[in-house]
Amino acid sequence: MGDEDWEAEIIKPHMSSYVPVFEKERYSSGANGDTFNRTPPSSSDAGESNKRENTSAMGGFGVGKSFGNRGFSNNKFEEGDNSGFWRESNNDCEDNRTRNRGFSKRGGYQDGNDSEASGSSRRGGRGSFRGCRGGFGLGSPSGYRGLNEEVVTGSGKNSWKSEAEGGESGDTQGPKVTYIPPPPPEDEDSIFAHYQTGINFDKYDTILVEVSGHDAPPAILTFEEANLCQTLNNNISKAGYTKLTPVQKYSIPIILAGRDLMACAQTGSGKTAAFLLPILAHMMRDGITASRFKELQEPECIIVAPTRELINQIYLEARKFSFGTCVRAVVIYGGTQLGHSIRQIVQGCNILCATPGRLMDIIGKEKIGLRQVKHLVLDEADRMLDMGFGPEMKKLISCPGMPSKEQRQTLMFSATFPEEIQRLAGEFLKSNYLFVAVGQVGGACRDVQQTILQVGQYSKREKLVEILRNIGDERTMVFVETKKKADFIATFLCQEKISTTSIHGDREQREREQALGDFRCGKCPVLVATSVAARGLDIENVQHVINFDLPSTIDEYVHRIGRTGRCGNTGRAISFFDPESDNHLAQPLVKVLSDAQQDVPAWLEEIAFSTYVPGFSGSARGNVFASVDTRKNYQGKSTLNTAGFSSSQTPNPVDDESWD
Ligand SMILES: Nc1ncnc2c1ncn2[C@@H]1O[C@H](COP(=O)(O)OP(=O)(O)OP(=O)(O)O)[C@@H](O)[C@H]1O
Repeated sequence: MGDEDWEAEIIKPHMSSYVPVFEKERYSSGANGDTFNRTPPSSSDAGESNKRENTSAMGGFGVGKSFGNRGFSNNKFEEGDNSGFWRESNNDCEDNRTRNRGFSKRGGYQDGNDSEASGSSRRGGRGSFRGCRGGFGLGSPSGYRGLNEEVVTGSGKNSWKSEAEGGESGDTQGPKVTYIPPPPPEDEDSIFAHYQTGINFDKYDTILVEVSGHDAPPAILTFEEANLCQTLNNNISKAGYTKLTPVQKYSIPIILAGRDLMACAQTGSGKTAAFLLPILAHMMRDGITASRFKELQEPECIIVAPTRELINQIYLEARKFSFGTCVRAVVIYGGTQLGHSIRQIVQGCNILCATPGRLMDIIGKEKIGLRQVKHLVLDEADRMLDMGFGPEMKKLISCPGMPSKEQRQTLMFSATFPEEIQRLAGEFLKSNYLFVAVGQVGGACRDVQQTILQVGQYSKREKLVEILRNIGDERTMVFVETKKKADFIATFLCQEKISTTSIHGDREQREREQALGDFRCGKCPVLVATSVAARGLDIENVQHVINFDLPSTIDEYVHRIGRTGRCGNTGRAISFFDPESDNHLAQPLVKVLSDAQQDVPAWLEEIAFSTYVPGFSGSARGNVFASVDTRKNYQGKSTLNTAGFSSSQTPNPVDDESWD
């Protein structure tokens, strides 16, 4: 559905006059029923709220175009600005905050002096072209805006900014970000809280693993073989880990041996621990001393990830595994008060978990020195190296003080690794890096039962409600392609009395965290999300993923459906395929479904066949899936199952042919 269609839908009078039952606490309908009056904010969040209220002026739900940027908080409407819908793109533009930054004033990276400017309520400046569906839009005279990021050309230079990141390096005119995230619980039970591995956890052992590159150390089969110190072993067992997952079996010894690594393994299969544990083991072996209060901190490890919620999750894992050691992990991310980030850092920092924008801000403010960096981790590495974040990552590795790739260990993890990204990664990694592929690179998790339904745009909402009613209270993530649609669908579901919240890049960070919290605890069993929640998030008991809109790329699809079926648990993914807009995905979908041994609907095969592209080998992103390691002429490649047997001993179920 194009933007126009949604706009038309949204201004329908019947929509505007309805106040969902559980919205009534804080909102009352205006006299004519088309206005939500916000109750006064509590003093604690007044700072955050004021800026919205200043710009909202009645909000006018259902009046003209003013629905556009309204926040949707805890099932309550909050008024954004009145800029209405952006007609020019149907993208999931996660960050309108970046739109109004002073690109005319600055070309290229900003030094962070105005980092606290967030400006979700400062939108406008539509100068930047918003590229369609994440494609490579270079050549646009006015810049490019991809799926989750913004690029505009300022003074002859490209300036890149992550959308998911939130644009903290934004313009000086934006209001200050005052949000200070609540500290995570300190008690041991909360730190080590975990969910159970599922019935298919042991099946991980049958997945084929391919290691390429020279002199790979052998895989380990048990945690004991890793020879970690007692405190780490205690933490591993308190976390409920008794058995290694395949990516851990291979990655841990590689990282312990000091090698660079690019690792690709299915969603939910334990990649986070696969890098955290050996990094912590290195630190402990090196006799790391507690870092103390200092104005300039020099962490030994930097971990970057593309979204705030994901980096926070990684931080919590780092805190868990370093429990009882002198290693101090710190997390910094956009949408929070910069002063808070600085205060966290100056108290001591061995492992810095950061989103790219905030990291560069802090480096610019000389709170972080890079000379001691021994380990650099890019989680969701393909995302970190693509057009959205790639330039910032390049800046990071060329920052003064950052050890050269020969002097540091660089680790990259993801469930997907397109070929061209693998090539880019070479710049970051030593030439003898190892590549670990668990199962099919870019393949979907087999524990997710995938269903593709042909649903036209005008039938989607009805179908969604039907499915959600059948699902009942089971936790479900509903993915849509744009922020405004996320708001719209969340509102619609609330009106249908389905308790729903939403997460996307236009929401204040406080709201994003609240939404995730409400979803995690089951208060709102439905979370409507854009791509900002597609990667990495590990939420217990997500039984269903619904792609209300299919994403623009097959990799994104793989990540989205990977929010369910994690750690050996089973899950279900239902995707609405609209032949009007999704035909380009038919071929890669058929490939992903059949590789994951799922039923492929005949109609989808027909569409795939009729849209057949000669030479196609799997992807809608204009490139091809990597079969494994794109370094074609490597030696020392070995294909093993996770018990360490050669592939010649076990039939290889993976058809590699069409992937090259
Ligand atoms: N060896 C293990 N035993 C038990 N649970 C594990 C083990 N390794 C990881 N887990 C748990 O499995 C879940 C998924 O792990 P994690 O989030 O690291 O997956 P991932 O591979 O990074 O997924 P994604 O590709 O979606 O980012 C987490 O809850 C984690 O604590």
